[in-house]
Amino acid sequence: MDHFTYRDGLLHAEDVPLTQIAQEVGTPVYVYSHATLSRHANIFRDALSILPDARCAFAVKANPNLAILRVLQAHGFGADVVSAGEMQRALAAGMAAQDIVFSGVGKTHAELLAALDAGIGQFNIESEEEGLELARLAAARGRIAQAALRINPDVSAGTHDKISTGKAENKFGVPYDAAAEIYARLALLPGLHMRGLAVHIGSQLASLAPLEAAFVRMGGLMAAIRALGCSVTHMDLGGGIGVPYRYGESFPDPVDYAQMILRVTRDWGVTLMFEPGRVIAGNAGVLLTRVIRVKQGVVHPFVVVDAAMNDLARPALYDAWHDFVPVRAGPARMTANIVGPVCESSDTFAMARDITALEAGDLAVFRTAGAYGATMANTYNSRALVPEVLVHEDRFAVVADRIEPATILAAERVPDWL
Ligand SMILES: Cc1ncc(COP(=O)(O)O)c(C=O)c1O
Ligand SMILES: N[C@@H](CCCC[NH3+])C(=O)O
Repeated sequence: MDHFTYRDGLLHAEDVPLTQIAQEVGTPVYVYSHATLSRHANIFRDALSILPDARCAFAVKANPNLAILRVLQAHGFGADVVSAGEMQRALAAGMAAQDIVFSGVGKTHAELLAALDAGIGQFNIESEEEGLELARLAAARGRIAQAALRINPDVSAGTHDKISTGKAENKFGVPYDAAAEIYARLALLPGLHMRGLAVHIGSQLASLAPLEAAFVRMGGLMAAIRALGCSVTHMDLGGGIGVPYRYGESFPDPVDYAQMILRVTRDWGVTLMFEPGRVIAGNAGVLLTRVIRVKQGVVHPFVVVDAAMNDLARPALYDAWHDFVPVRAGPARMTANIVGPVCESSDTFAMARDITALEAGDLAVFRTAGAYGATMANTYNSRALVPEVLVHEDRFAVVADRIEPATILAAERVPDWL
């Protein structure tokens, strides 16, 4: 359930008609609902409250907007970050360094140092090489880095290949069979305190079964590591729960997720950590766009909107479906291809989609754009970066300005030797 609903035939974000945002901020624009974000954060946390000791770190990559992070910080979330930039955002949003987990296969020397100096809560080490480097840097700084070893459990997540992270051929984590010995070797290093394991098998998971299979394997590995005499006090179970992108689709419920985890981890005796992204932010945002024109096609007309693949990359990257609904409801229907203005055929949001009939000037939204939406935007075709708006009841605020191509141009230099 979200807070983008029709009242008197007009789509609202909470109590604000989207026509008002389009008029005052322009389009395309990302619109987030505080109430939905807050609702999803509460549902997730409440579901996990059946676990004896669980901590949540929002996956910042899903939506790094400062205002969004601030809301989640107020709901007790820490942050799962994958770059120094994301770490700075989490800190700027008021998240405690202790509540930050740093994941990623390619943390640079500079990023490891910055995270050590910030005193973050946990490094999720993705290779023995990274562990050795971190230990060396921490020892040289007179620090002890708290660390977990990310495992590649070789479990198929049953999601799109490009967002699958837990198969042996994926770059993430260390191979399951080598993990216990790597852990034991890293645990001997000064500068590192190996405290646990981490796993994340992929995103937009439609079923709990692959997660359960991965967690069961993690339990076995934890026992093997303890049998080597090493301590394991923390288990980071990642994120990955999917959300409905099409009206009526059903996806795993956080309550069932928590019950499955309780069942699997009952005698682990550890602090459990979670890194949800999409399930918290996905349905809390829409991309509001205006129809530029409707162009005749050979089979179906093209509804050309002012949002494009540079603003919302998911359809072009993963053939992802986003429901597309008009701001002003109407009875007439049409079958159309929905496309943006970018000079690529992949700038197609939908083909042969049955939608409410639209004409030039009409407003519409792509739903479920609160996660992996604005954060993946770019300036291809020298298009502006889309602004972002947060709605709270009858108020709204621009929480990220539109960045015009002229600003980017001003940052570029032509060397004087040209
Ligand atoms: C390490 C890690 N943690 C958490 C997430 C968040 O995943 P999701 O948004 O599917 O919950 C991701 C993204 O897949 C990830 O790579
Ligand atoms: N960007 C992807 C999710 C990637 C998750 C990060 N590991 C998507 O939009 O679905």
